[in-house]
Amino acid sequence: MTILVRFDRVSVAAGGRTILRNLSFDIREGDKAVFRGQSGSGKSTVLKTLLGVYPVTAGCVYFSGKPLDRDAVTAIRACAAYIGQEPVLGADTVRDALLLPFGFRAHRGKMPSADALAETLARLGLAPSILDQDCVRVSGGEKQRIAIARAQLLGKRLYLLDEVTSALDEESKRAVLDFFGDPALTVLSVAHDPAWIARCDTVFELEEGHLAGAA
Ligand SMILES: Nc1ncnc2c1ncn2[C@@H]1O[C@H](COP(=O)(O)OP(=O)(O)OP(=O)(O)O)[C@@H](O)[C@H]1O
Repeated sequence: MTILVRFDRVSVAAGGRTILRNLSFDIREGDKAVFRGQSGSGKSTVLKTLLGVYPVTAGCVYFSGKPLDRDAVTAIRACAAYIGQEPVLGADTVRDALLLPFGFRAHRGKMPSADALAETLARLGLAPSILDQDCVRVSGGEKQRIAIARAQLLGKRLYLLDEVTSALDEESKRAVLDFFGDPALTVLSVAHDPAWIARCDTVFELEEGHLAGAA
């Protein structure tokens, strides 16, 4: 399988401090990788570095074989979805939030059908009635799954996931785990949840910004 993401001896700084140190790993297309480690060990920073949020101060990040310059960051943002712990849905109702990007020029003409909406929600353990709910009333775990549904409708293939199962009951969690079992999706995640970690094929242990182990 093609290497999609490569960190080659990468260091990253923020706020005048080095946060990631000499970090090297490869992610192949279809991989499900998880970063574990204590709070503050740099897990979220790995995901955000790929989105160009933090400057790389040493080493190189590659995406599809190309160094992470401005064009590569644009390419990543086009194909990747970052789902944090409290995604911003950016609309009044869940339906509007799901359909919002399809009003943009880049996605015009790709408006999903009502059936596609219902099917995507169902795959993530969400009832169709959630479409008419106000976004301010949905829970954190529902917001994350709505953001995942939106990414799926947009055809995203690379998912950067920050603790997406931590707020879920068992049934919803199973739906999310099955969703990401799709071999076409590449996943870089941060998680403490044993059920999530058990489904990942690579587990990276971070310790104070460096890689302490991989299994
Ligand atoms: N913009 C920033 N400026 C200064 N320090 C930052 C910045 N962003 C992150 N940090 C620091 O970098 C370290 C790693 O942060 P990061 O959020 O990656 O950790 P984490 O392992 O994901 O933690 P948690 O499990 O608590 O979410 C922390 O000490 C954090 O305070």
